[in-house]
Amino acid sequence: MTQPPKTPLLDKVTYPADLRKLEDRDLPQLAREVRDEMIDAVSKTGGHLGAGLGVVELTIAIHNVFNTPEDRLIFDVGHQCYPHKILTGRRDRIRTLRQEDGLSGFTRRAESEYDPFGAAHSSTSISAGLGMAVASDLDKTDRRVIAVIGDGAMSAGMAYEALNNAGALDARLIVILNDNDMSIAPPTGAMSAYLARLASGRTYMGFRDFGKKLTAYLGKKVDRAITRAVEHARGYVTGGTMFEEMGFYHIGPIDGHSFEHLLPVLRNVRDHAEGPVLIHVVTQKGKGYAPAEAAADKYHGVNKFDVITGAQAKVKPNAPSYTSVFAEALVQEAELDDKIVGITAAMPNGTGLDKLASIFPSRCFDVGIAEQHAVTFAAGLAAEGFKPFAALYSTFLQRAYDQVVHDVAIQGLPVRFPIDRAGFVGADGPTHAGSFDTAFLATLPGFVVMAASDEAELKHMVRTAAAYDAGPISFRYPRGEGVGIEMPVRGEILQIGKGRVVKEGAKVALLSFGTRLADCLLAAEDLDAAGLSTTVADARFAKPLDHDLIRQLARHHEILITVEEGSVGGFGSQVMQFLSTDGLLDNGLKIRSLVMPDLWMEQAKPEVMNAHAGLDRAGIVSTVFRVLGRPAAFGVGAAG
Ligand SMILES: Cc1ncc(C[n+]2csc(CCOP(=O)(O)OP(=O)(O)O)c2C)c(N)n1
Ligand SMILES: CC(=O)[C@@H](O)[C@H](O)COP(=O)(O)O
Ligand SMILES: [Mg+2]
Repeated sequence: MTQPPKTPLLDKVTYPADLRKLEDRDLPQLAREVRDEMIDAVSKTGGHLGAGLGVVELTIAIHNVFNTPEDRLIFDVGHQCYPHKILTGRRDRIRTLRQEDGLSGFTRRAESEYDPFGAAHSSTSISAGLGMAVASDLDKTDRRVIAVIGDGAMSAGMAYEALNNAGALDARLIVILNDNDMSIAPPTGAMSAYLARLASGRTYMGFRDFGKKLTAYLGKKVDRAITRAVEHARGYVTGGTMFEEMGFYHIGPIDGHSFEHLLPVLRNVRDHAEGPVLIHVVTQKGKGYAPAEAAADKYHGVNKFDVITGAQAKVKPNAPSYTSVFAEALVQEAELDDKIVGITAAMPNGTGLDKLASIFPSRCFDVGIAEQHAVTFAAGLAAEGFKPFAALYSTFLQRAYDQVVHDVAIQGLPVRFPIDRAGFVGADGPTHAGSFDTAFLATLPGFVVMAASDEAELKHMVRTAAAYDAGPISFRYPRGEGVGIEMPVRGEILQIGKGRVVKEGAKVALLSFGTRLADCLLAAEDLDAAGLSTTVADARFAKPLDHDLIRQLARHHEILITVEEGSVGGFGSQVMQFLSTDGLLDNGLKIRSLVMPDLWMEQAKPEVMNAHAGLDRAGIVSTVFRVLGRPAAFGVGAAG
């Protein structure tokens, strides 16, 4: 167990105001101490390490130069915000990161006035920053707004929508492009190649020279237009980069780890910039911690680890992860069908598509952080007879909803949607929970919407999706490992719209959609023991619903309970609607729908969140007892 680092300088810095009292020459030492503190903390909590290590100097310089929180500082994604949190009054809680009732792993308005905008989904910072910059102009304040966005986040269309608007508005917005030539994986796309050319095409400009140009360059709007024309003509500062053509003053590239570079540029921009400025800083993801610097993913997301060796705690799985089951099943089907292709939006490892890419590199596409494009790109492939599997986390699929509706569902194109991270996800908290996909997909015409109840079912659903060409089809599965069930050699093709009864009973019916099936079976043991013979069924499909199964359950049981890892409007709502339109509620059937409620409790483990939501064995039992008026005493493990 390593001792906490010695941080004499950082011990004197609680807020940025304390930081601003330091001499410039003290800042490199402060950076060392912030790094040490962050490495020690994350070694105990796990979390996002590499990105934060890459912006220690940048974060210190921004808080040194700008008057935060009055000046607004927005981090894109927010996973790199740990140094920011350490320097803005939250060092004392930094070891509660990403834990129940602890600090969020991302920026969060509710957490601090130094977090003017929440994040976690990428590429929102320029839009939010522009909103705040325009507000500052309208309020006639001299408040500055700084948006820090990574090169990966710059691959999302939303970033360009914002740049486009900012340039046209001539807004007083400072965008700092943190270019570390990394996304989660190495970046893809022409943009990253362009940035690489910008960063490597020239050496960092000498500062005196740069400072003179900069001051001249950032004059009033009218002067700026003349100055720009002159500068362009002389191919000066960074003649005609894409950002300049969009109305930004593109400064850089500068060394994002050097205070000699950062401080004069930021001070000049603070004092002279009137219009939108983009400062291109080059940094190293994982900087300052050898194991992170050496790692392929630069320790983007880590478990707890040994600070000395960098060795991460190994979590011994009892069963394969859903992601690995999906990936292997897809490879198996792709080997048999060369029309199968995979698409990921910058999450090759998270979705498991890196396995497909390693075997079929020409049939797997990482489109960058561009979910909207990913979906319509898949639609184009489907229109030409391919079988695209657009593998997206549930939460990130939200970003592409119009593409799902307009380009896929309305045209009835057979795009396959493997939806990972369905349900509670734990440490990433509410911004990453997979709550809404069933609700927003099952409402769409022609969609087939499935949920795997275990890893064997997932394998069947991959095969079923591969075989299904009549329209769009989705199948959802949670983060983490399966239940350890015996696996088929190859998935079977499921009959579309048919569920299955897993356990016969007569009084209580539990109808599960997804992996809550295991808890339903455990609850059934308790209910049987209390004399309430219980049927357990696995719906498999939220659309089309298995009407015969639902009628069978409705007619032969006192109470029907639907259980799912989704929100109101999802599976349970579909069943309720069918029951009422089919007149099945007229015979006094009691019905309840257990779903993920709007409890936005931070970052607890999924099993804790499911228990809080009543989606576990005890919650299911206590619901039955409460509805049937049975005292909880009958129930084994029934919650109050
Ligand atoms: C809309 C969306 N898609 C995917 C992700 C997952 N994600 C988190 S960080 C990241 C890479 C960000 O790269 P970059 O902006 O360069 O930041 P860096 O980690 O390099 O500092 C991705 C893909 C996300 N947060 N939001
Ligand atoms: C910051 C971000 O959005 C990703 O790194 C995300 O945290 C990955 O989630 P998993 O850990 O579930 O792959
Ligand atoms: Mg990056």
